[in-house]
Amino acid sequence: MDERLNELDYYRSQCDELGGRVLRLQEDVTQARREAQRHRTLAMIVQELYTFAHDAECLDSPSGTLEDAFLMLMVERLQVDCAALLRWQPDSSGFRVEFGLGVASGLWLPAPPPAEAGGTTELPATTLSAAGLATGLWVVAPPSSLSLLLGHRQLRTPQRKRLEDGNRPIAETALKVYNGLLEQHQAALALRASEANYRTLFEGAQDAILVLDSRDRSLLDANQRALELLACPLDELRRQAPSAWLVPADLARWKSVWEAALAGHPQRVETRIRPASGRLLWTEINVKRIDTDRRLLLAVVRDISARKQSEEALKRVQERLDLALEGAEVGLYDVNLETGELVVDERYLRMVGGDPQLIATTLEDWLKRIHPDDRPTVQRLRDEALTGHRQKIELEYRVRHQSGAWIWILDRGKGFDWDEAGRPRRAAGTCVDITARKTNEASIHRLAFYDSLTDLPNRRLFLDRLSNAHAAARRGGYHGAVLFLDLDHFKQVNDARGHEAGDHLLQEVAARLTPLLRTEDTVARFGGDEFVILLVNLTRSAQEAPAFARSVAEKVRQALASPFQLQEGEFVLGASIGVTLFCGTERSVHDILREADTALYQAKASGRNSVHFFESSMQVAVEARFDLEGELRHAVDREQLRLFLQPQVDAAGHIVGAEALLRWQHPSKGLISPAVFIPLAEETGLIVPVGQWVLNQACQILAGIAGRGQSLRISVNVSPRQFRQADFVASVREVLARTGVAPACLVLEITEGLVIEDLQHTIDKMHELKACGVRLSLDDFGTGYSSLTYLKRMPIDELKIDRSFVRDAPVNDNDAALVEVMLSVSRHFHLEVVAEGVETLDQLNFLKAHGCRCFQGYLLGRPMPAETFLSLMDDGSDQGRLSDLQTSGA
Ligand SMILES: Nc1nc2c(ncn2[C@@H]2O[C@@H]3COP(=O)(O)O[C@H]4[C@@H](O)[C@H](n5cnc6c(=O)[nH]c(N)nc65)O[C@@H]4COP(=O)(O)O[C@H]3[C@H]2O)c(=O)[nH]1
Repeated sequence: MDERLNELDYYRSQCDELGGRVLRLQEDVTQARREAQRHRTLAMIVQELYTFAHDAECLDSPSGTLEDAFLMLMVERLQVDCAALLRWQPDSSGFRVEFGLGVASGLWLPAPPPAEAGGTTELPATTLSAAGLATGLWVVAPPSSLSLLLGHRQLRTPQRKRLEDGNRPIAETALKVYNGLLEQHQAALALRASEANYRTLFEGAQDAILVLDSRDRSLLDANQRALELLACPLDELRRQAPSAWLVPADLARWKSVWEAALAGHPQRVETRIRPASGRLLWTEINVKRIDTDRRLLLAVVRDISARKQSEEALKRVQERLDLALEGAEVGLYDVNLETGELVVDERYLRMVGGDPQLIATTLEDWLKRIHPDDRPTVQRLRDEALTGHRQKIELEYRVRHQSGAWIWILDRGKGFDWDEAGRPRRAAGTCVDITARKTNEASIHRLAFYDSLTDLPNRRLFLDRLSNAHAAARRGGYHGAVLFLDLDHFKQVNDARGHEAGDHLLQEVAARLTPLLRTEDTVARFGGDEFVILLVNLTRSAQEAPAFARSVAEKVRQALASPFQLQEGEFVLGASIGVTLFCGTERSVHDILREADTALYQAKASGRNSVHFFESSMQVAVEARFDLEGELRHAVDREQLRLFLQPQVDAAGHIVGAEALLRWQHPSKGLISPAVFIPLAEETGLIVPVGQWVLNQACQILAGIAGRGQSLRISVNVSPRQFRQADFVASVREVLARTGVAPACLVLEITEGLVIEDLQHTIDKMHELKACGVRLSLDDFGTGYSSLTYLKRMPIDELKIDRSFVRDAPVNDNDAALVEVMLSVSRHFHLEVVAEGVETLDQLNFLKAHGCRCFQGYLLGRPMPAETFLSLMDDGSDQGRLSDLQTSGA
C-alpha cells in the first residue's frame, strides 16, 4: 500500500510535474506565439514604412508625410490610443511634440532630459498627464534627438500592460527604421531639390551649356539656349559630333583645347561657329572638366557676335582715327598726375625725334625739355590744371627735338578721372608740330613789319613804335626825336650803276646806322633812300633834348658821309637829315613824322648833307605847297593851264620853230611860273596828265598852222616822269594820229639828266619815238654828265645849249670854249643846235660867229600866248626882223 501509496504519490508527483511541464510548455508556446506576433507586427510596420517611403520618393506629391504614416502605423499596429514624435528642448527642459496623433502637435511637455544612451526611460506622471495620457511607453533611439511616445488615455489591465511591454522592442526598432528612412527621405528630397535647382540654372542660363562625353565627344545634354544658338533640336545634336558646328579651320586647335580641359585645365576660347542656320557666329567657349565624372566636359558657349561687331567697329574707328591722326600728324599723350608718369604714342615719339630711349617718361622730365622762355607759362597752366582750376589746356610752346633743335608744339590737353577734391588724376591730350606754321607766321610778320632789303623795321612797325614811344614820353615826361634822312645823290648812283648797286648801298647804309643807336631806338626804312630814326627817352630836360638829338643826327650824318666801298665801286653819298622832337604835346604820330619830313625838305633845300630841325615856319611853307598841289590837281579840269610859245629863229631872224612853255593861270595868284609848279607836278605825278595836256595843245596848234598852209616846229618839254610812263610812246602816237600833225613838226625835248638816269632804256624809248617820225632834242646840254659816248648812241636831232653857257660866252673864255666845243661836237654828229637864253646882241653875234644857226631868247622873243605867236606868224612883214620880235615878248 505503502508501495501503492508510494507509487501513487510517485505517479501523482509525476503527473504534477508533467502538468507543470505542460503548463510551462503552453506558456512557452503562448510566449513564442506572442513573440512571433510581435515580429510579424514589426515586419509589417517596417514593410509598410518602406513602401510608404518608396512611394513618397517616386511620387511627385505623396499622400501624407512619413511622420503621419509612421505614427498611424504605430497606433494601428500597436493598438495604442495615441502616438507622438517628441524633440528635446534643452532651453526649456522639456519636450516639444513635433508630430502627434492623438496628442496636439506643438505641445510642450515637462520632463527630465533623456538618457545619453539608448533605451527606455519611464516618463514621470506629470509628463504623461500633460500629454493627456494615463499610461505611456516612451522610446528613444540615440543619436537621433527624436523620441517616440505611445500611450493610452485610460489605465489598462495587467494583460494589456504586458502587451504594451511587449511592444517596446517593436517601437524601438520601428523608431530606428523610421529615423533611417527619414534621413534617407530627407537626403532624397535634398537631392531632388538640388537637381531641380541645377535644372533651373541649366535651362535658365543665358549662355548655351553643353555636356559632352570626352570619349567620343558626343553631346549628352544641352540647355534650351544651346538649342537656340545651334539652331538644332537636342536629338539631332546628340547624333552630331561638335565638328559639325565648329569651323573646320579651328579643329586642330580644338584638339589641344579638349586635351587640356580633360587634364583639368579650364580653357577659354574665342572662336567662330557655324550653327545649322549657316550664319557664322562669334562665340566665347569655356570648356571645363566635370570633376564628379571626369569623362565629362562642360562647355559654356556665349554668343559674342555683337561684342565682336562692336569691337570690329571700334577697331575700324580706331584705325580711321589712327589714319586721321597719322595724316594730321597728331601725337597723343596720357599722363598719370598722381605718379607723374607720362606715356606718349608713336606719333608723338616721331614728332620729337623717334628715339624711345630719349623720350620723357615723367611730367618733370617733359617740363625740362620745354624752352626756358615758354616754361613759366606752361608750368602755370599745368599747375592750374593740377589744382582743378583749369579744365582744358591749349597752348603753343617750344620743345627740344632730339636733334637739339627747338620745335613748336600746339598742345591741347584735358584732365579727367577727378578725385573728391575736384582734381584730375589723369590728363591726356594731343600735340601737333606747328613749327612750319610758326616759321610762316614769323616770315609773314617779317614781311609785314620789316623791309626785305635791309631787314630794318618798315613804316608800319615804325609808326607802331613811334606811337608807343610818344605815349610813353607823354606819361614819363621824356623827350624823344624822329630823324628823317634822305641819302644825297642816291638816285644818280642807282640809275647810273644799276639797282643792284643801289640795293647794296642801301644795305650798307642800314648796317652803318644800326650800331650807332641804342637798342631801344629804332631805325626804319620807308622805301627808296628814306630812312627814319626814332630816338626814345632822350632826356626830361627840354633844353637838353635838341642838343642830344643833334649829336645823334650829326653822328649819323658823319657816318654816312664817309665813302662806301662796294663791289660795284666806291660811292660818296652824304645825307640830309630832318629832326623833330616830341614830348607831351598833343600831336599825332603822323604830325611828328610830317614835321621831320618838312625839316628834311628844308635840309635838302639848303644844300644837302646837313641837319635841320623842324620849325613851325617850315610847316607853313610846306602846307602852302600842299595847298598848291591840291589846286594843281584841278588845274587841267578847270582850264587854268595856258600854253605859251617862245620863238626860235634862224640867223636871218626867221621863225623856224617855237618852244611850248606852260603857264598856270591861277584864279587868285595870277600867272604861275612852271619853275614853281612843274617840280611839284613831277613829284606828285601830276606831270603825267599835265604833260599830256601840253602835248595835245601843241599838236592842235601845229594842226592849225598846217591848216593855214604854214609850217613850223614846236618843241615840247617832256619831263622824266612823263617820259618813263610805259604808254608814253603810245600816247604820242595817238595825239599825232588824232590831230593829223606831221610828226617831223613835233620836237620832244628831253633833259640830259633823264638820259643819264637810265641810259639804255631811254635810248630804246627814243628809238621808238624816232620810229614815229618825231624829232628829239637834248635840253640843257652841258649841265649834266655830258658824255660824247652816249651822245653818239642817242638818236637825237638837236642839242640845246643851256643858257648858263650862252650868258657868259662872249665874256668868259671858259664858257666860250665850252660853247665852241658843243657846236663843234654837234657838227661832228650832224646835230642841229639851238642856243637858249640869248638876251643880247653880243651873245647872238658870238654864237653866229661860231657857227650856231638857231637861237632862242628874250632878244628874239619872249614866251607869249599861242594866239599872239600865231598872229605874229601871220604878220609876214615882221619875220626876219629881230628887233620887232624882241618887242613882242611876254
Ligand atoms: N633868263 C632868261 N630866260 C629865258 C630866256 N629865254 C627863255 N627863257 C626861259 O627859259 C626857260 C626855257 O625853258 P626850259 O629850259 O625848258 O625850262 C623850262 C622847262 O624845264 C619847264 N617847263 C616849262 N613848260 C613846260 C612843259 O610844258 N612841260 C615840262 N615838262 N616842263 C616845262 O619849266 C622851265 C622854265 O620855264 P619858263 O619859266 O617858261 O622859262 C623858260 C623861258 O621863259 C632868256 O633870254 N633869258
